[in-house]
Amino acid sequence: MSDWADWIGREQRAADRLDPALAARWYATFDHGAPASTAMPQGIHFCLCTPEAPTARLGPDGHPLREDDPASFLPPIPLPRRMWASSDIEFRAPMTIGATIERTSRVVSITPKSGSRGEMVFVEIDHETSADGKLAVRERQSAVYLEALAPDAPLSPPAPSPEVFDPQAWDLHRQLVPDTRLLFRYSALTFNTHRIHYDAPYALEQERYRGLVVHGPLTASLLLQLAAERFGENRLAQFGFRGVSPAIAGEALHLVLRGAGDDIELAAFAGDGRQVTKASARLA
Ligand SMILES: CC(C)(COP(=O)(O)OP(=O)(O)OC[C@H]1O[C@@H](n2cnc3c(N)ncnc32)[C@H](O)[C@@H]1OP(=O)(O)O)[C@@H](O)C(=O)NCCC(=O)NCCSC(=O)C[C@](C)(O)C(=O)O
Repeated sequence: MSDWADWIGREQRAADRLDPALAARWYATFDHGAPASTAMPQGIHFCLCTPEAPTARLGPDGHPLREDDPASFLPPIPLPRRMWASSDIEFRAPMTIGATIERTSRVVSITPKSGSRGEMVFVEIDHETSADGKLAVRERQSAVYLEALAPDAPLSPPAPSPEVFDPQAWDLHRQLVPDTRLLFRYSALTFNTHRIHYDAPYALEQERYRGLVVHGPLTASLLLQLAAERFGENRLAQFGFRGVSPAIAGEALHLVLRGAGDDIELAAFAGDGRQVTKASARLA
């Protein structure tokens, strides 16, 4: 596979506004009570500066086409199955409703690896998002591209391992079932056409998931809300998460947190005991 050196350092700029209508849709999506201030909860940045590719320029998975030309921000990695692998986020300032948003994104590394699922390519992207001219969020995101699977490949995630999740080991535990309505709304908030989140036949037949896949930033947003429940809104200075196994729509999702100060651990577990997300945070 190519070393993709031409793509390192490529930049993309985007602009947006933290519109009151977007804020209202975000609160409705998460069944969040009436906001106490105009500062939006942490995680709103995932819903800003969303992809603008015309429908005719979407690839078979619903993401913008990745092409081998100088205008293409992301490299045309020939592995077709994309996932959000991880993010490390620094919160510098809250984002308030009405703010003018600007984002600069830059490709920092492209690394082929092999894992338990065969060949993979990780693409790291740095995003800097400012609100009214002030740096608000810095994020290093890692997307991973995975090999195509045979039509009869086993469905993933596989049959559950023995129960490993113990709610007693955590300071705070909430449970929900992210269903197709929540996934649809989150796809709409993020203008994300990725078919693994809403097109069940595609998710099953083409990507061999046993159901629709919960968005990584949706689970991250739910964990950020758990942290806000514990410590108050906009209290985190740092938050990192890593997807370790896909969470599936319609199945229970346990959100947990323990620790305080510089040492906050968060996680999401599936109803079958599998850990789906590892996360950590630090208070400002
Ligand atoms: C990521 C998968 C494929 C790795 O697969 P694996 O478990 O087979 O990997 P591994 O064998 O554990 O590790 C192999 C190498 O990969 C690295 N690695 C392993 N995991 C990560 C990670 N997360 N972040 C960064 N690096 C990772 C790991 O450190 C190791 O590196 P090394 O060889 O140098 O030691 C697997 O763990 C998995 O399926 N995780 C779940 C991902 C997920 O559910 N994401 C959210 C849903 S997809 C989504 O939201 C989509 C969206 C929003 O539409 C959108 O396109 O942006």
